Amino acid sequence: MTIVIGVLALQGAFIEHVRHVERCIVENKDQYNEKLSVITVRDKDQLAGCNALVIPGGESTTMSLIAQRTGFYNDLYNFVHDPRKTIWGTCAGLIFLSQQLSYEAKLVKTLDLLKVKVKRNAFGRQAQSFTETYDFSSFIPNCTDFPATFIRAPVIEKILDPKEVQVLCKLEEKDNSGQELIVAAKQNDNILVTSFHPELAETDIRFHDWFIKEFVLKNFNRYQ
Ligand SMILES: NC(=O)CC[C@H](N)C(=O)O
Repeated sequence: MTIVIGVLALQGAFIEHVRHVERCIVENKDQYNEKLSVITVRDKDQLAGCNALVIPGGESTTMSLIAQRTGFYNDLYNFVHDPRKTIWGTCAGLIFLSQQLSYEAKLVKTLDLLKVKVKRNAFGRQAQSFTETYDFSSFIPNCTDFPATFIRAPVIEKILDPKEVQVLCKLEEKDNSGQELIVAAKQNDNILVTSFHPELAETDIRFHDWFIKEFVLKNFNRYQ
């Protein structure tokens, strides 16, 4: 039995996720009890073979539009709402998964899964993109120095259901109106979202390795 991790490849930075998962499989396979593989996903047949799905960064408006126009939206919707599946959304992926957007909500038909309110482009335009080293050791063991890249990144402004959604990381600063800037969260034990891009951390696969161990493998075994 091989556990298949799909990376949604309609648009955006999907190759980087595929490469990071591939590296995890090659470098850490002795630490995984199950056999893993990674594929790109563009249609419902490819999706049907997946245990997990990574929705990459890119442009959430475009991603949603392509999904609707190709007739793929409903399959994606059903997949992400199935608790046996493991989901990770980065940046535009986070937006696409969320239940509420704080403005321009009509521009993105989301998958209505993640019980949060999200603000798109919370740090400003492309020119305000940045990479900063953060301490994620409160949820990834020993990961005190991970380079997190934010590109026209969203933030979670509000958790709509605190019973299901747990904050993993919020920035020390607040925005102009005193709102907290939540940049990583999980919903139940099978859905992870980050507003930054761990797949752009060149050769650093710690975040992906943690996702595989904590989310993909545990969720798979939960339903065995
Ligand atoms: N890097 C990204 O994924 C940017 C997300 C983009 N600002 C959006 O709204 O979809």
